[in-house]
Amino acid sequence: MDREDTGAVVIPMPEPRLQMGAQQLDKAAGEEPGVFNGGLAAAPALDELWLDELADGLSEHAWMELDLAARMPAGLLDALHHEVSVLHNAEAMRRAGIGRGEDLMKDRSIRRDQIAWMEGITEPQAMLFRFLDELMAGLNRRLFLGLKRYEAHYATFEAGDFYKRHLDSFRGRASRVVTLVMYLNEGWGLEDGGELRVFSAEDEERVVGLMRPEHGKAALFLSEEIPHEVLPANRTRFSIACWFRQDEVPLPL
Ligand SMILES: O=C(O)CCC(=O)C(=O)O
Ligand SMILES: [Fe+2]
Repeated sequence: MDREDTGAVVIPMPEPRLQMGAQQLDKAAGEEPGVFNGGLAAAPALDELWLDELADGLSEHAWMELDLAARMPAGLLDALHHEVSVLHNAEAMRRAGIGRGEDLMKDRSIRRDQIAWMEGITEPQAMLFRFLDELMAGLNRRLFLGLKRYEAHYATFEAGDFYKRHLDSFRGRASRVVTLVMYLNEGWGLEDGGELRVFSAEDEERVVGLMRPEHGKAALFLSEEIPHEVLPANRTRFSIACWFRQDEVPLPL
């Protein structure tokens, strides 16, 4: 099993290349009125019954598939998709690593995606963060996980890219506790590959799920329990990975 991946950055700091991407974004937003300028719809409060389902899914199976399209403000997923594609085209994403700090390794035999940490500054990111705040509070009320904060990044897998089987967190370290991966790809067919393969918490050889990274779909799972992998994509695949954490500040190594 591979080491926890933190992408090295735990508290997102301004990232020059991300800022460059943000400038490109502003430009793109100006050039394409309607994407952002139309304004995003106000966020509906998260449905309590839906939060109950999430909490049950996590406590009974340690993972579940979600359909976020109807749960998020109208237009938000499209705005996020637009943002990541602009960042990608501006080459503002960087190779993801494994491990943290000085141990950060960019081992291309394990993972090949590119990432950009989110800072919640742009309108779509701010709206996503409000959604994540509510989700975290809803899970805390039900599962007493003591989730305190989250970190999130965009990820791009280009054709041929993959991420071999791993856990998102070391067992017992209680840093990353719940993982949410949101997919942003319209019309993702079987021929496009890039599925998330989910393994049993008890037996890491047993496949318990295979998810196509289709726009609006998401995977929710316990970071320390569920081994998973991303199969090679056959075309560019966009997603957002988010981790809810129990620690207030990053743990010293
Ligand atoms: O994109 C996915 O489906 C999963 C990504 C992942 O496992 C990770 O970033 O840790
Ligand atoms: Fe992962």
